[in-house]
Amino acid sequence: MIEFRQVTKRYDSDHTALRQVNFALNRGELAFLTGHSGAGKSTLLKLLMVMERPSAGEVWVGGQLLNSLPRRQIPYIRRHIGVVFQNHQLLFDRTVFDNVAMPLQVIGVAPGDIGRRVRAALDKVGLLSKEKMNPLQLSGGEQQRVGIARAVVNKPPVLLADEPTGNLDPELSADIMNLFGQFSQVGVTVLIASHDITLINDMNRRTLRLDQGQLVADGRPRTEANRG
Ligand SMILES: Nc1ncnc2c1ncn2[C@@H]1O[C@H](COP(=O)(O)OP(=O)(O)OP(=O)(O)O)[C@@H](O)[C@H]1O
Repeated sequence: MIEFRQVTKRYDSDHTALRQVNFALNRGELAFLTGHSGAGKSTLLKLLMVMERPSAGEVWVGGQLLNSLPRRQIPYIRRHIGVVFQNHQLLFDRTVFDNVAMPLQVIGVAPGDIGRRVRAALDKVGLLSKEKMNPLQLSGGEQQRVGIARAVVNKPPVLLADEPTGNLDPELSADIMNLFGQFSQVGVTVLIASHDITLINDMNRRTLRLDQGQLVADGRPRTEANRG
């Protein structure tokens, strides 16, 4: 579903953010992306969202090569990729329902279908009863779940998350991770960028570790630790 082949990203002549990165994630696979600050995590996610283009190598999503994708097709690709941010990026002058409905309105889904799809997404994240509330009335963990509902309302085959638990305590972080796990079980490919080593070790899922733009480890952290 996602594949990087020998991907290098240079922002300028003496700044290489990613160096010859290779990995593939299958449909329904869940993986973490970790590494020190500046290691290249955000750059890797931006290449998947076509916010940046690789300097060399190939980035594939759902059988489509993104390198040469014409500009006009970028919105179409982005519909296939749900994104969850650390700070939720919710609009606080709208209800929970309206926040989740936004991606559907943008692509012109019939109003009659919007209600059904928004409620299905809110149901998945356990917030069906809060649709009329303002996000400001919700806890941090609930706000993050609204962000997740908005990311999946379109049923994207790929879900990317950039530090999705950065502001949450360990228990809420575990809840959010379980939610991601449930999406992967129904076939969504999930990639989660995170600094949270404790969480990553606890989850013990496939983890891609970047160090100065190079992919230096790819495996389950506990197994990796065993390998020394
Ligand atoms: N637009 C840009 N122009 C020039 N250099 C950039 C740009 N974006 C990122 N970089 C550089 O590329 C490298 C990788 O940055 P990136 O943001 O991908 O790292 P990161 O692992 O996401 O870090 P953090 O965890 O701090 O967000 C860094 O050295 C950064 O300074």
